[in-house]
Amino acid sequence: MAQLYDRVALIGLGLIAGSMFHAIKRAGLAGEVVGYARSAETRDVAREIGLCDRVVDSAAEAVEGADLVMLCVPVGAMGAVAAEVAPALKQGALVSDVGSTKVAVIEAVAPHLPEGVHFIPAHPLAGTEQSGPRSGFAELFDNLWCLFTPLEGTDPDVLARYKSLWNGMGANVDEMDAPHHDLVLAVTSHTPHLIAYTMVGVADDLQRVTDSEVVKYSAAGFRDFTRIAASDPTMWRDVFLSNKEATLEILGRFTEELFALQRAIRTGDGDHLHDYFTRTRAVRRGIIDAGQDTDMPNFGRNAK
Ligand SMILES: NC(=O)c1ccc[n+]([C@@H]2O[C@H](COP(=O)([O-])OP(=O)(O)OC[C@H]3O[C@@H](n4cnc5c(N)ncnc54)[C@H](O)[C@@H]3O)[C@@H](O)[C@H]2O)c1
Ligand SMILES: O=C(O)C(=O)C[C@]1(C(=O)O)C=C[C@@H](O)C=C1
Repeated sequence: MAQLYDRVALIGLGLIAGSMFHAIKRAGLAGEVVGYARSAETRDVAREIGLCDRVVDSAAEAVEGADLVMLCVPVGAMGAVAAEVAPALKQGALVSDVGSTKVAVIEAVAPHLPEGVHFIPAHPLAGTEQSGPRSGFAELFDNLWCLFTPLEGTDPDVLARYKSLWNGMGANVDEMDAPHHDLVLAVTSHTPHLIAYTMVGVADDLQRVTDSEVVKYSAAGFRDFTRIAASDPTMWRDVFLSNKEATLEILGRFTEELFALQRAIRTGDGDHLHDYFTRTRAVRRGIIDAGQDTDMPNFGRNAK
């Protein structure tokens, strides 16, 4: 594929930035990729493993002359990083982010960006429970979605080129508005993570009671929960604090359904349980029919 940007700057060198670097290189999408992370230790690791063509010691230096600046830090740090890079941004540059929430990131980033700089918020629906500079890999985005939440008046040429970048990295791109994104992701990603964290927390409490049998005999379903609950604590703290309303709304609905199931178990209402599980089974079949099945190369690839 053709080169789309002369210079790309990656700010924050973790799972997503690392995967972007490898995917950009795989397809030759950029002339040079410059990287910066806040911690000197991360920058040293990045240099050691050849993550980025050049790793520099300040965010401002990283964005100098860059055509595309990717903010790949936890969502709670996006505003501060945008403020740090703003004075050094090139006129005409595109700034984007990969944050898991969109309304809060737009509110935090947009006010810092100078006139003549474009901003297209994005969210790749791709990840693992791993984090840090060693965790990225080129195939992460293959056949998965990247959601854009463009602001009104976004330049169509800038948008088209940026879409080509994500396509070149293997992803399919779709667009929606930011509040809708946050509600959808509260259902499909944020609340499920909170439930996994809770279930593993409960098991950890019981571990002491059951003399480690919880770990020894952990069944497949619970093992999937532990993978999710091993995700980065800083990232997920920020996700919940920045998508508060939508997550609380979905959690409220979740609790109501849970109480109804609890009641059905207590009262021996087998029909309720059977009907409910029949309905949820159909959701899984719908996902498989939509092509998101387990034969896809990167579906559930990290479930160990
Ligand atoms: N992990 C996932 O599954 C996933 C998926 C899609 C989107 N995201 C989003 O992508 C972003 C990055 O997530 P990740 O999984 O790559 O995280 P990560 O923890 O692997 O990497 C984050 C990097 O940002 C650096 N960093 C933190 N604060 C910084 C600051 N103030 N200035 C400069 N660097 C800073 C960290 O040192 C680290 O190198 C987050 O906003 C997250 O919500 C994550
Ligand atoms: O596979 C995983 O580990 C993930 O949880 C990835 C996942 C998700 O919920 O699907 C997590 C957060 C992101 O913002 C996008 C993707």
